[in-house]
Amino acid sequence: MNEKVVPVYVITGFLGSGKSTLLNRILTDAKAKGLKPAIVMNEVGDVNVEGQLIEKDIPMSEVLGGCICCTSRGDLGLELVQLAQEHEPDVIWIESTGIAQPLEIMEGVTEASLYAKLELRNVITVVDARHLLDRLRIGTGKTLKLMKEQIRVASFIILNKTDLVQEQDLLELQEAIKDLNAYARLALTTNAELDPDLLYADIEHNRSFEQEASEHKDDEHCTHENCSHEHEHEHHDHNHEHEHSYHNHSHAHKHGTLHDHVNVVTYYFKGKVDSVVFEAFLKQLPQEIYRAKGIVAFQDTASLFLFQYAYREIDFLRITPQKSVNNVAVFIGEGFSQADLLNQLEQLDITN
Ligand SMILES: Nc1nc2c(ncn2[C@@H]2O[C@H](COP(=O)(O)OP(=O)(O)OP(=O)(O)O)[C@@H](O)[C@H]2O)c(=O)[nH]1
Repeated sequence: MNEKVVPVYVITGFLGSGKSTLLNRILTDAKAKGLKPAIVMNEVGDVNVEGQLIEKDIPMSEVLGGCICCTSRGDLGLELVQLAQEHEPDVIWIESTGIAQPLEIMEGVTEASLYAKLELRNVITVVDARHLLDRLRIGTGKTLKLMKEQIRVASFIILNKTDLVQEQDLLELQEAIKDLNAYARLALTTNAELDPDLLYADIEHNRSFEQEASEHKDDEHCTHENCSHEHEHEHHDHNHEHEHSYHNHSHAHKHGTLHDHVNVVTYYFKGKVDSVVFEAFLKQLPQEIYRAKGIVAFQDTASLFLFQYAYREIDFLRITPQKSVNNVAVFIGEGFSQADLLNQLEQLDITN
């Protein structure tokens, strides 16, 4: 059995804020340093799009189909213990879904540390500058509440996507963040560009995580005692060949947290798509869909592309996966018509 204590780092932050971008940087850096990392990735959907692109030799656990904080806290503990014992990594990174309540994840890690030598070191919260600014100006809402909670529990805050806001907005954002959490370190970034050593550095924290947790006990986050999630899983034509299948999740939650009415639609492409038509399709997505990502094959090129849609920004990245991947798209949002979306996707999907 491994005798060394494995440090655990949690990356949290709202959907599309830049968590995977940060994790990729951390993994590249770890490789250069000869460190052996292991990762836990959590997605609200049943597919881990970015996970398919992680290098094969990095031990990875996936907690899918829900968010760690409510449905699968126990699973998180088990995954951590297993990763630590089987792979003896130097460090474990947990990337949580953008709608996770971070305190619950921290409790999951703490539970796991009873069974394996694990130690929660840092909670790193990635913030989308423009999205937070818009939410602060609106001043209410579940998304803002969750963003604030993610900021409060952090020991390190990365204010990302600074390229999308004005200089004076950055000052306003920094003040708002300091008001919520004066103890955390704060870094301003574009594309989560920062020296990962900063994240590993032990942080002098005036308050312990436990203290933080007890201060927020009254917040609306789910615990095993009061959490009752009704998960409706509607599976349409879902087959294991992933030929042409889709399904959706509706998360219903008693406490009126962000999990209310969060819909996830997953669509497996059966063919290729026209790149121009696909980009136009992304541009006209209803505002109720706040995040989409996936892997697509375009008719006019042999390459595969990772596409990203996060808070109105669209991004395509040519990819060369090391292993076989599914051509799949995941859409996350609230109160949008799943039938309309699926109809549009079917029309785009040209079988050759
Ligand atoms: N303009 C801009 N785009 C960025 C920046 N950082 C990340 N992005 C893009 O934002 C999109 C979402 O980034 P991710 O790293 O996948 O976000 P995430 O937090 O992992 O997303 P979820 O896993 O869905 O919660 C991608 O297209 C990134 O390339 C930034 O600083 N500026």
